[in-house]
Amino acid sequence: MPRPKSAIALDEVHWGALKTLFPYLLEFKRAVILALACLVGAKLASTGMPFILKHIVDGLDGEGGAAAAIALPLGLLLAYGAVRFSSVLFGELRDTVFGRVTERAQRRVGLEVFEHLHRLDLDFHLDRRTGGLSRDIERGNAGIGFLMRFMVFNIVPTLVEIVMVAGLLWWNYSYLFALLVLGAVVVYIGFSVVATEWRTRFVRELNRAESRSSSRSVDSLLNYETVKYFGNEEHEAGHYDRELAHWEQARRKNRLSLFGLNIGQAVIIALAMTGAMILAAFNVTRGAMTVGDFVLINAFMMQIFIPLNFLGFVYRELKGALANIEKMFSLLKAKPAIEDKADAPDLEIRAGRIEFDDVRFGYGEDREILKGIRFTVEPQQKVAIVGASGAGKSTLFKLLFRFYDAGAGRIRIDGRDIRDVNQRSLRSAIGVVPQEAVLFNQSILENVRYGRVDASDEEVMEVIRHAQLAEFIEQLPEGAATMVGERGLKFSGGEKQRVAIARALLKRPPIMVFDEATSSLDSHSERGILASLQQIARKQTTLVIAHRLSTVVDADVILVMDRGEIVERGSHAELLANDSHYASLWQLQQQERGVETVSTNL
Ligand SMILES: Nc1ncnc2c1ncn2[C@@H]1O[C@H](COP(=O)(O)OP(=O)(O)OP(=O)(O)O)[C@@H](O)[C@H]1O
Repeated sequence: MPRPKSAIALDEVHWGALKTLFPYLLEFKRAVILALACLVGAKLASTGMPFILKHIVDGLDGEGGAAAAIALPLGLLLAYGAVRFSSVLFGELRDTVFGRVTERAQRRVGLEVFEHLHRLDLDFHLDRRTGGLSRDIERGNAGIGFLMRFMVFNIVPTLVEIVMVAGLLWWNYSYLFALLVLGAVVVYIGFSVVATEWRTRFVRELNRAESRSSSRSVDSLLNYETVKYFGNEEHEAGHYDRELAHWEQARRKNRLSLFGLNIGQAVIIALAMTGAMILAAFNVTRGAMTVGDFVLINAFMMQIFIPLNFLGFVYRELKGALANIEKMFSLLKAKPAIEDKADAPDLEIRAGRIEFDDVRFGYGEDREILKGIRFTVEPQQKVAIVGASGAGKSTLFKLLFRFYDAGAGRIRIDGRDIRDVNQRSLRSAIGVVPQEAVLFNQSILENVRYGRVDASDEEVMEVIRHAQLAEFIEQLPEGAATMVGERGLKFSGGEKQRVAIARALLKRPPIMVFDEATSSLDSHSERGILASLQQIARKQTTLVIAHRLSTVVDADVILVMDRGEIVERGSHAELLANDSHYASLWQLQQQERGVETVSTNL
C-alpha cells in the first residue's frame, strides 16, 4: 500500500530520542527551573513591548496637553528600553544557565557510550571502522546540544508565544486578527515542512557528493607513494575533478531549492502581514482602533514571524539531530557477545597450568576453524605452536583471552573454566605480544608504561633494556619522549614489536603469549631479545606462535597445527627424530637460512 506523502516526514523523525534524553535533564533540576523562569521572563518582556509601544504612540498625539505629551512618552520610552533590555538579558541568562545542563548531558552520554564500546566484543569492532564509530559519537553529541538548545528553548516557546499573541489579539481586538495569525502560522509551518522534505533529497545528494569527493582526495593523498610509483597524478586529478563536478551540480540544486523555500516563506509572511495591516488600518479609519493599536499589531506580527523564519532550518536540523542521537543510543543497546556470568569470581592463578580440552570453534556457522584441539601447558613450561598460515594458531590465543568463546570443549587455567571467572581477572593474568603491534599516538615511554600504568621509572627502563629498545631510544632526538605517530606509523615494524614486548613484560603476568612477536626483527635483534625473554619466561607459563622454527627449538613442547588440528607434538629433538612434517619444514628453513647467509656474505 502506498504511504500517504505527509506521513513520510513524521515517521522518519526519531522522536524516541527525546525520551531518552529526558533523564539527563533531571541531573541539574535547579538549573533547568531557573532557565525556564528566565524563558518565561524573556517571553513576558517581549510580549509587553508592543503594548508599551502602543501607549507611546497614542501618547504622542498631544491630546493631554504639551507637558503630558512629553512626560508620558518619555516614561514609557524608558520603560520600553528597560523591557527590551530585560528581554535580551533573560534570553542570554536562559542560554547560559541551560548551557551547563546541555554540556553535562553531553559529557555523561559521551562517557557512557565510550565505556560501552570498550565492553563490546572484538567482532563488533572488527565489523566497524573506528573512524565511523567516533563520527557517530561526535554527531550524536552535537545532536544533543542542538536538540536541547532549539527544542526546549526555541521551538516550543515560539509556538506557545504564537498562541499567546493570538489570544491577546482576540481578547483586545477581534478574533479576525487571531485567525489571521494562526492561519498564517499553520500555512507557514505546513509549507516549511513539505518544502523541507522535498529539499531533503538535494541536501542528501550534496552530503553524498561532499563525502565522496573528500574520501576520494583522502584516499589519493594517503596513497601518495603509490601514485608516484605509477606516475598517476593526472589520473587522480581527473577522478577528483569528476567528483568535484558532481559536488558543484549538487550544490547548485541545493541553492535553488533553498531559494524556493525562502521565497515561499517570504510570500506567506508578506501576505499575512499585509492582511493584518489592512485590517488594522481599516479599523483605525473607522475609529475602532488607535494608531497605537496599529503599531502594536505590526510589532506583534514582526515578533512572531522572525523566529518562524528559522523554522525550515530548525526542522531539518532537528530531524538530523534526532536521527544522530538515536544512532548513538543504538550503540548503547548493542550487547557484548562475551559477558561475565553473574558474580563471576576472580581467576586465581596458583601455578599457571593451561588446558585446551577438545576445543572446537568457528567464526561463523559455516566454517570450523578449530577442530577438537587438545593440549596442556604445564606451569612455567614453554609451548610453541607452529604450522601453516591460516591453520588457526592466533585463534587459539583469541579464545584463551576470551575475545571469543569456544563453540564446544573447555579451556581451563589451573583447573578453572575460563568462562566461569570474570574477564578482567582473566585478562590481567595474560600478557600478549600480538602479531601486529599497534601503538597509541603518544610518546614511546607512555606506550611502554601502558603495560602497567603505575610502574616506576626504573621498572620501565628495565623492560626497555630487556626488549633491546634502550640503544634505539638513545639515538632519537627526544629520547623516550619521542612521539610514535598515529598507530605508531613513524616506527618500523621491528621497533613497534619491541615496544609491544616491553609493555607486555612490564605487565608481569603469570602467563605470556607471543604471537609471532619477533617476526619483524632481524636475526641479530631477534636472538638478543629471545635470550632476554628466555631468562624472564622461566618464571612464567609461555605460549609462542612462530613461523621461524629456529626461535622455538628450546620449547618444552612444540605443537604442529594444520587446518584446525594438531597433527604432531613433541620436543624439537623428538620431532626431528621422526620423519615428520616438522622435520621437513625445519630442513626447508635451514636451507633458506643457508641461502640467506650466503647472499648476505656476497
Ligand atoms: N574475525 C574473523 N572472522 C572470520 N574469520 C576469521 C577471523 N579471524 C581469522 N579468521 C580466519 O580463521 C582462520 C585462522 O586464522 P588464524 O589467524 O587463527 O590463523 P593463523 O594460523 O594464526 O595464521 P597466520 O600464521 O597467517 O597468522 C583463517 O582462515 C582466517 O581467515
